Order: sequence, then structure tokens, then C-alpha cells
Amino acid sequence: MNATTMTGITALSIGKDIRLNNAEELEATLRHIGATRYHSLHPFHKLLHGGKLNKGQVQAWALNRYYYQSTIPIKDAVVISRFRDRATRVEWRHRIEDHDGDIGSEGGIERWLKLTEGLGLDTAYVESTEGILPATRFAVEAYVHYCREKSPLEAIASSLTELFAPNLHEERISGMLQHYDFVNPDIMSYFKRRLTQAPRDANFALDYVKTHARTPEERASVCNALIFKTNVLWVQLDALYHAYVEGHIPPGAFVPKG
Ligand SMILES: O=C(O)c1cc(C(=O)O)c2c(n1)C(=O)C(=O)c1cc(C(=O)O)[nH]c1-2
Repeated sequence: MNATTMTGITALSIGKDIRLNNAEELEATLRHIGATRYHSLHPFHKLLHGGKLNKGQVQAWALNRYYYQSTIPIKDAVVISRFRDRATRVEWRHRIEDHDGDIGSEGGIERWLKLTEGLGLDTAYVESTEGILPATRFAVEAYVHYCREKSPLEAIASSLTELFAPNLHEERISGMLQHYDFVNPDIMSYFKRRLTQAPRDANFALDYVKTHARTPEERASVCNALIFKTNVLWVQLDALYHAYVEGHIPPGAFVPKG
């Protein structure tokens, strides 16, 4: 079977007739899922990176994404809690430091707050998460629940969207710097740092699933974890589009000024 030409992948899972016989077929299928479902393809990102949004819309995106960013270390603590195996915990724990930082060293969450502050948002308001869309909260919480409830293999596999993040971050850095006069390199430092962190993390996760998914059923579960995660990311942008491009802001959510 040629995984890259496969059909039968539904919105939620790969077809029952798709049988992945080895690690190479698994990797080809994961890359196919990324190429067809990663949120780099979402219309909201096309607008964001193409300079087609106004400042209020970019603020709404950064405000909502803060909830995702600030939940990632909680998710990673859950992933760690799934492993008796010390080596896996040791390997995974730098992810928490990457986001939370350490005494005297800045982490990704602080860098994200530089972005929201640079965009003119009040940091206490961003941190309160009061203005985020309900769909942002539901999607992000679903990711944490997934890592708690599914198998440890699926918990690791659900991080595999990061395989596809560096290209998106490159596109975002250059697109946003080029198109928006309210964006400068300093406030984009979050993404610059992820360009080195994400490939290291993604490669570990990819090697892990290729080694530990030993049966066709386990390989299918890895693919389904990646599909689940692409949906977590996609629905967040659907909600942003509906609220801030089409103008249907849900009650109580952030309303851009002016
Ligand atoms: O900007 C993005 O589009 C994007 C996507 C993803 C992703 O693919 O899940 C992550 C990030 N950024 C990111 O910055 C990040 O730290 C991160 C951690 C994880 C994860 O699942 O553990 N994904 C992502």
C-alpha cells in the first residue's frame, strides 16, 4: 500500500481498511496527515500571514493562543505522569522548562506575553484568560484530557503536529514582519526560539512512535492521535474566523477596540 496516495481517512480517523505494516508506512501516513490537515492550511492563517487582518483581529488570535501556550506545560506534566519509565520522563521534562522557564531564565509563556503586550493587550487580562472564545477553552482542554485518558503512546503521538510547525513559524515570522507595522522582531521572539525547539521535540516523538507502535492497530492509534490533534488546532481557527472575521463574537469574549 502506498500511504501517500491513500484514501479512506475520515474527519476523525484513518479507515479500518488501512493497514500500516511497518514504521516507514507509519511515517509516510503521518506526513500525509500533516500535509493535508495541519492548521497551516486554515484560511485564518492565510489571512494572518498575508497581512489581511487588522490589529484587533491579530490581538484576538494572540489572546486565544495564549490559552493554548499556557496549557502546554500542564499537558506535558500529564504526559510525564503517564510514564513509569524514567528515561522517557527525563527526555520529556525539558518541554515544561521550555515553556515555563526557570529561575533567572525566560520561558515561552513570557515570550508569548511579550507578543500580546507588544500588540497592546493588557497582560493581566491575557493571563486571566477571561476573554478567550469558548471553543478555544474546549479544544485545549480536550487535548489535556486526551493525554490523560488515552494510551501513553497516543499521548506522545498527539504532540506530532510539531513536525509541521517550523515551516509555519517561518512563514509567520516573515509574513507578519513584512505586513504589519505593529509587529517587530522583538515581539516575534517566541517563534524564533521554537524554530530550534520544535524539531528536536518532534524528532524525539517521531522516533518514539516508530519504535513503540509495534502492531498495525497501534500504528493506526498513532495516526488517529495526530488526526485528533490537527482537529484541536483547526477548530480553534474556525472559532477565531467565525468570531473575528465573520463578526459573530460570542457573549463575553474579547471585543477589539475601535
Ligand atoms: O504556532 C503554531 O502553529 C504551533 C503549533 C503547535 C502544534 O503544532 O501543536 C505548537 C506550537 N505552535 C508551539 O509553539 C508549541 O510550543 C507547541 C507544543 C505543542 C505540543 O503539542 O506539545 N504543540 C505546539
